[in-house]
Amino acid sequence: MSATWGENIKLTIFGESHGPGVGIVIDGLPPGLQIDMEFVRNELERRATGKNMLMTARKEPDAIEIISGYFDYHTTGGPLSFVIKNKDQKSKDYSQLKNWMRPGHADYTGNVKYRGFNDYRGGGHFSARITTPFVVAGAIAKQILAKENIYIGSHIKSIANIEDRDFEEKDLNKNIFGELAKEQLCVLNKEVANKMRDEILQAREELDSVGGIVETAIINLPAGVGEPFFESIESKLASMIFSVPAVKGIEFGKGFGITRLRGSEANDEYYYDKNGNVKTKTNNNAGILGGISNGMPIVFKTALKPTASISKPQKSINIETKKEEEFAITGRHDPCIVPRAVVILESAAALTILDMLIESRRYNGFK
Ligand SMILES: Cc1cc2nc3c(=O)[nH]c(=O)nc-3n(C[C@H](O)[C@H](O)[C@H](O)COP(=O)(O)O)c2cc1C
Ligand SMILES: C=C(O[C@@H]1CC(C(=O)O)=C[C@@H](OP(=O)(O)O)[C@H]1O)C(=O)O
Repeated sequence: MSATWGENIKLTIFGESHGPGVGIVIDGLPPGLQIDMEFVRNELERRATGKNMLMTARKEPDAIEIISGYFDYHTTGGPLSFVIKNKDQKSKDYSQLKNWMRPGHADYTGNVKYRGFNDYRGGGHFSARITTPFVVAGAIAKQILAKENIYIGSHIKSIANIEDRDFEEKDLNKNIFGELAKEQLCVLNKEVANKMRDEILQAREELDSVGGIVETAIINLPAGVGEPFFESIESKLASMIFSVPAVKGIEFGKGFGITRLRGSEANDEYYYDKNGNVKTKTNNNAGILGGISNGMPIVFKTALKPTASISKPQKSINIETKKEEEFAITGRHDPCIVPRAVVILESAAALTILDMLIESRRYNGFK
């Protein structure tokens, strides 16, 4: 198992969905950092459960208990650690899932890997519950990045076949990111929000689920960040984003679509803006060339699958009887993961970019 991540900012996450709680240890934060707890709580609220029909009915208060590394409203420089207690587990929902392997979830793979010792209740360590402390860490990373004028924002690009438009240059500023963050269905074209809502509710009504795509942008990252060959911005971001449960794809800039362009269309032509800053006229390469930032926004799309746990009867294997059995999952599940995943993906981006920015400063320090 690998629950530890990072080179400069190091995280260790722990906990299970139906255990006593989840938490994180963050190593490498500078001392003297004042954490804006209201911002942290707002970010947690964007991920929170049990608020309406678009999400799981499990209602978790997500109260943060700081254990170490914070004194007199400042980071001490020691490991910052905290726990978030689980309060609303209903493990009875999982009694039949001990042996019946949910299609699309990690029950079977987890059972094989951990020889049946894994806590399967609520998905155990595979559950999105573990992303709660991760979002707290992301909120702290965002605050450090904001001091450098670096901001991260997202919108829901699609739910099933309902599409929002792509980010355009005019959208890439912190005020729009702030506005988007207030909405559960955060879209640029306001007209699609209701259609997305209907799509999710319809899937729920039909005992099913839907997936979708989130588009994320990182603005004002200076040129020169990234550690080729193996620690390019794309490889580091992709690795972290793929750690988020239910992620099935990531696409930078034009992504797979760039294959349909000619070189003359795909190339992002450079120019000097009126302040003498280097810019590109288009941003098909998502602000990354050779794995290094070029100063343009880093823009990527993340694909999230439809929630695995659905109430529609499905066939799967029972590892005790060794037979195929049909089963309808009861319990409280998200009919769509996408709205709650937005802030998790931003947190993943914030932590990765912060870690890489520190690395880049360290390297330049020896020039
Ligand atoms: C915010 C969020 C909420 C999720 N909610 C559920 C859920 O209610 N039910 C479920 O079966 N899976 C849910 N998932 C997805 C599972 O955690 C995930 O599919 C599972 O751990 C297997 O991992 P994989 O899909 O990446 O292979 C959620 C994921 C995220 C990011
Ligand atoms: C608790 C959270 O979401 C859970 C994520 C999840 C999963 O399989 O990922 C399954 C559900 O768990 P349970 O069956 O225990 O209600 C969700 O409610 C959370 O995100 O905080």
